[in-house]
Amino acid sequence: MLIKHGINSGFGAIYMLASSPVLRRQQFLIRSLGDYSDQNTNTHQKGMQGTKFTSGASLEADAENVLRAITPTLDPNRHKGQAGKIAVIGGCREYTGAPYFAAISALKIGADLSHVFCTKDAASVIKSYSPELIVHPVLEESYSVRDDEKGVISGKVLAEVDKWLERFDCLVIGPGLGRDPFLLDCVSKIIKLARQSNVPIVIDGDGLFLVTNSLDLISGYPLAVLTPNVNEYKRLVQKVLSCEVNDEEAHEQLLSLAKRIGGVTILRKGKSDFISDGETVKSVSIYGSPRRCGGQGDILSGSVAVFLSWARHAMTDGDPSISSKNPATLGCIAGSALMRKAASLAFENKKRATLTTDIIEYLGRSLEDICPVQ
Ligand SMILES: NC(=O)C1=CN([C@@H]2O[C@H](COP(=O)(O)OP(=O)(O)OC[C@H]3O[C@@H](n4cnc5c(N)ncnc54)[C@H](O)[C@@H]3O)[C@@H](O)[C@H]2O)[C@@H](O)CC1
Ligand SMILES: Nc1ncnc2c1ncn2[C@@H]1O[C@H](COP(=O)(O)OP(=O)(O)OP(=O)(O)O)[C@@H](O)[C@H]1O
Ligand SMILES: [Mg+2]
Repeated sequence: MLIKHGINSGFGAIYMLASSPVLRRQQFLIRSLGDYSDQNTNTHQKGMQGTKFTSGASLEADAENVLRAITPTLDPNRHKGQAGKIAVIGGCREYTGAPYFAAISALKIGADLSHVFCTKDAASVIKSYSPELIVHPVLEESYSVRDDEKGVISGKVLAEVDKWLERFDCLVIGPGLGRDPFLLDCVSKIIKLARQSNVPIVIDGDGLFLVTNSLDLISGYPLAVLTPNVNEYKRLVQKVLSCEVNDEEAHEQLLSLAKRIGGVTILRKGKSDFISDGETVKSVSIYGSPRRCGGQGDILSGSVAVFLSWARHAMTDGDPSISSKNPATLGCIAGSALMRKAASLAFENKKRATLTTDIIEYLGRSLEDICPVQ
């Protein structure tokens, strides 16, 4: 009706319409369609052939099919490490829960090895939560380092991480990292090393504080994923786009943000999660829980790291259903859906008492429901 009226009303009206938010939004939706819509061959799981990754006219990703396409089968010929080796860079005096949640979630989903690089204070605490994690007490905060030692210590930290770096399929940088300037300076150097080695990175929590103030660290790196919550997203928008968050044009703004940073993938967390690599925008709204206990974002960052790695492997293995897709986007869609499903199952069971550790216990069942072991 609006469009018809505009067209019949002469050039002036058409011009006004072309600049109207309604038309801009329509044009944007049309541009966004097409992503995954060419997907009609998912050969990974029996019975899934002919399905599409999106529901056609919406931005909602067909997350369950993405999960099925990228999750590897459990093959007796595989050796330890082939299902994923993840490292979390995070954990300091204040925060030991966040790196633990991220690292243990990676294992619960199916990664083979999960490391944590944290400060000395945090290391024994994190080890005591779980014997499954490999914990490296290598990071240092300013309070434990004299000014004249900083150069040497920073070199040692880098050498320790560098020894391991190429073995990892993905790094998660930031859960419980804290904001100590010396520590963040060392982590900046770790990010540069990861980029040189083409290791994917998921940046969350205090890692986002770091990169928001030093965008060059990630700018133009397509293997970087940012997972901001409401506050982290606000800071990112203010810094990069020099404006406030605009929920009226949320998708367009996310798209411009990802584009402006240079092709990184952004997963904006919230009531629905929105994912953009600067080319397309997808949403994940399925499942979810009304509990907002701290730590759910940490589960998500560890999960995205695993799924991103699996998506890259599936592509290397030549899976035609995803060969032209961005593995970072697929990893975000899968991680978001799994986290939300586990949260909803935990909430069904524990209601107001639901905690992050309860949600972690449902990660395995959630994946099994969608993608059963054959
Ligand atoms: N158990 C733990 O060790 C945990 C540690 N965490 C770590 O804590 C550090 C800081 O992360 P934060 O998430 O607190 O940083 P933020 O900058 O997001 O939060 C700062 C403040 O904003 C408030 N806030 C958070 N979400 C909000 C929302 N949706 N609407 C309005 N206000 C909101 C918080 O209550 C907090 O006071 C990070 O290193 C993070 O990884 C968190 O991951 C939570 C769990
Ligand atoms: N209102 C909501 N309804 C449903 N799910 C939500 C809602 N808000 C966030 N989530 C989900 O919770 C997960 C974590 O998002 P959240 O915004 O809590 O991250 P965070 O603040 O970084 O968490 P953390 O406490 O670990 O730092 C995301 O996967 C998101 O989908
Ligand atoms: Mg967080």
